Amino acid sequence: MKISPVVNEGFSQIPIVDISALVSRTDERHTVASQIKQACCECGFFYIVGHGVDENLQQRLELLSRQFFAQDLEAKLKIRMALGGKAWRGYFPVGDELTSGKPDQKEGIYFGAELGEEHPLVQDGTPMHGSNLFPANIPLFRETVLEYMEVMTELGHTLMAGIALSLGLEESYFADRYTADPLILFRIFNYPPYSSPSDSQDKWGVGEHTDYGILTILKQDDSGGLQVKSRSGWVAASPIPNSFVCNIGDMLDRMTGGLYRSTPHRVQNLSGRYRLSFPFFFDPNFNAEVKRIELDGLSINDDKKQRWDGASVHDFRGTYGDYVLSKVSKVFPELRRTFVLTADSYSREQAIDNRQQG
Ligand SMILES: O=C(O)CCC(=O)C(=O)O
Ligand SMILES: [Fe+2]
Repeated sequence: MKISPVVNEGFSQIPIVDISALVSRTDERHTVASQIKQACCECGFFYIVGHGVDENLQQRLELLSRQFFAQDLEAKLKIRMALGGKAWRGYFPVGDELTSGKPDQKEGIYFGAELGEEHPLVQDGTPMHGSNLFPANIPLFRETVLEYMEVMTELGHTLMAGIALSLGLEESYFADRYTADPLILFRIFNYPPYSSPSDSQDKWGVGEHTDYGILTILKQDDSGGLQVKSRSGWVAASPIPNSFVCNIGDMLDRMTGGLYRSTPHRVQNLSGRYRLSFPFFFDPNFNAEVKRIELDGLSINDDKKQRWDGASVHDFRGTYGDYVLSKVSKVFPELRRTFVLTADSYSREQAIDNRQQG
């Protein structure tokens, strides 16, 4: 299929795609794929409805999360990230996570695919792989998070089939190369309200950034606050009941030579209440080398100069693991010692950084 690059004049709203035909695998999924293509080219973000994820499961997850964050700090620190080690799991308090060097106004818990000691990647000591930390005092928290991750992983595979179709590729294109055994990361964030409107000046729940992997599927509560960068300004990704917000990460931007853009976004919670969000990251296998897809008529459309980090997603060499570790060490500087500053990954991190700055 011939793909012509789209000149991005800026978007003023985020499209909504009903993916029910993709979920049920009927012929109409080709129409869904073309809607996905348009959304990915013009915006890099889209809402999905008709996804079939059980609303009761989502409500349970939200309720248990509120229960967790309502506890005092001491109780939450029982599952602090320092106890998760290399697997990069557990709770972090407000101010511990940085975006572009500045502390974010949020607390949260990091999860990932639940892998036992016997898993080969855990045995190899691969960072970001291992078992989760769950609060022992909140019944059904563990079961609910694990069930949610399983359902969302399935949804990730479904969406990747749609994204492959949207690029004129066979439906299994990504699964065959990158996501048969995806790197799954899942986070629950709690954004506190500001103490006064003036307190919000230049303070972000999450500062401007792009996501690192292939696809993010975000559940948000009804507070609002997520903003997406368009050429014409920041566009609110306001909550739509029973939808998820999907966005393209750096690796799909890289694979498509910039046709599908990993769009910068940020969060500021001005609702006056606590805001919960649940980003689910469906990413390439840690050891996969992410390559350009040969799409007819496509030249690299690099946005290095306008990007939040001034880096090009097209330049680096290495595996997805190399890429993600180089980013993570900036988000959680104190974790560098735990898993990034091992001799060989550190030198790879430097190599990536040097290339991105060069
Ligand atoms: O909380 C949100 O709405 C977005 C979070 C986000 O952008 C991220 O975790 O990458
Ligand atoms: Fe993000």
